[in-house]
Amino acid sequence: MAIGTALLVGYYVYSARQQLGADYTALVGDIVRAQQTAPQLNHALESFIDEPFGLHLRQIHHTLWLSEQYLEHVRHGLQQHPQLHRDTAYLEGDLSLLGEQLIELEARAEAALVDRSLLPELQRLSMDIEATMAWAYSELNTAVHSAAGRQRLIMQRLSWAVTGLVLAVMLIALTLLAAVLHLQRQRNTLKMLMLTDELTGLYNRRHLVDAASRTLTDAQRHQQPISLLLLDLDYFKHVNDTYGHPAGDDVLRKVSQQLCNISRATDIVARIGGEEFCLLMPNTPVDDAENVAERIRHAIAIEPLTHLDRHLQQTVSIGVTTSLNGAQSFQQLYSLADQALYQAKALGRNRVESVLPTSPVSQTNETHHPLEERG
Ligand SMILES: Nc1nc2c(ncn2[C@@H]2O[C@H](COP(=O)(O)OP(=O)(O)OP(=O)(O)O)[C@@H](O)[C@H]2O)c(=O)[nH]1
Repeated sequence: MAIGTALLVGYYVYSARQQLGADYTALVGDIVRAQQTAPQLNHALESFIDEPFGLHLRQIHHTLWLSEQYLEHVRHGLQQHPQLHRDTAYLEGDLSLLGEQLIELEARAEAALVDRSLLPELQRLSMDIEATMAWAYSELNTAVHSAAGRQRLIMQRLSWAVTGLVLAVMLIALTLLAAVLHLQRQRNTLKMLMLTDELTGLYNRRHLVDAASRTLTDAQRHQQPISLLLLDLDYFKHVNDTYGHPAGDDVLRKVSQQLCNISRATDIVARIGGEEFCLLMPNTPVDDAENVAERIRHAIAIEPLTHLDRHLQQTVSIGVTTSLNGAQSFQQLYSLADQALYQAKALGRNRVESVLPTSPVSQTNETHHPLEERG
């Protein structure tokens, strides 16, 4: 739309460029001054006819000289405005005739000074000149004014077109901005969907792995401890089997909420499998990690869970491990936390167990990917 309007405005400016740039001020001044020479010439001739002396003849000479000068200016001015020149082409003959008549009048006035019988003829010629001047200059005046009127109209249309163009460009800019914002929102939503778990809103395993490698690098750089908690709900299958899948979903959401409430803003809480969760705790020594694990275990165990007015009991087993300085890889830490979780399950569930690296870099023999689903 903007391109179409711009092309239209361009074409309009191109076709109207002669009229747009025209300045008729000088020409109007010349026409007015040329018109004023008619009464001056008439006055000089009347004085000469009353008293045909040299003084009045000189007045005629002077007025004729002025008339010729202004006539010349007017004709030159017309040539400066090609469009106006074409519009007034029909006056070309009258203006040429006027030039010739002015020259003839001069000659006849000279002759009448010697032979007074030529005075009536001089007077007739003077009346002819006056009539030609009145007609030609009044026509020119009208033509110039209508050209100026057309020029104003063009300017008005152009300002409308430019306003339309500016509005169209603004509209396009706003539409583009809205489209970009929409795309940005879609991108963010997509990103969120890719990094979060739909049921609980927690981060998913993909984000956990990415974030863990960054967090471990930081821990190593600053020589800070980092802890990892693996949580697995106890006998969760029983909840599903007894109360149904929606009840199980409800429990998963509530446990997620507990994890978020107890963890710090700098911790990363993720759901990594069906009823498995992970809590990565930067800058946290093993004692603190065990305390947090114990608080989580306790909070879940005492949480009054209900579904359709039926009371549910849910507990969680937690495996804890800690790297003293971020020297271990995430895979190694995950494997140690998994061993601790296995112990917690084996020792009766609803408990916290820890397994720590034996040396700065754990020599674990785990070969499977740490985030493979527990069978
Ligand atoms: N409601 C619900 N259940 C799920 C979801 N994902 C996995 N589960 C269920 O979680 C249960 C996990 O069962 P098991 O792996 O046998 O573990 P468990 O029953 O918790 O036993 P232990 O872990 O040994 O204490 C299965 O019944 C799965 O169907 C989910 O998104 N929603």
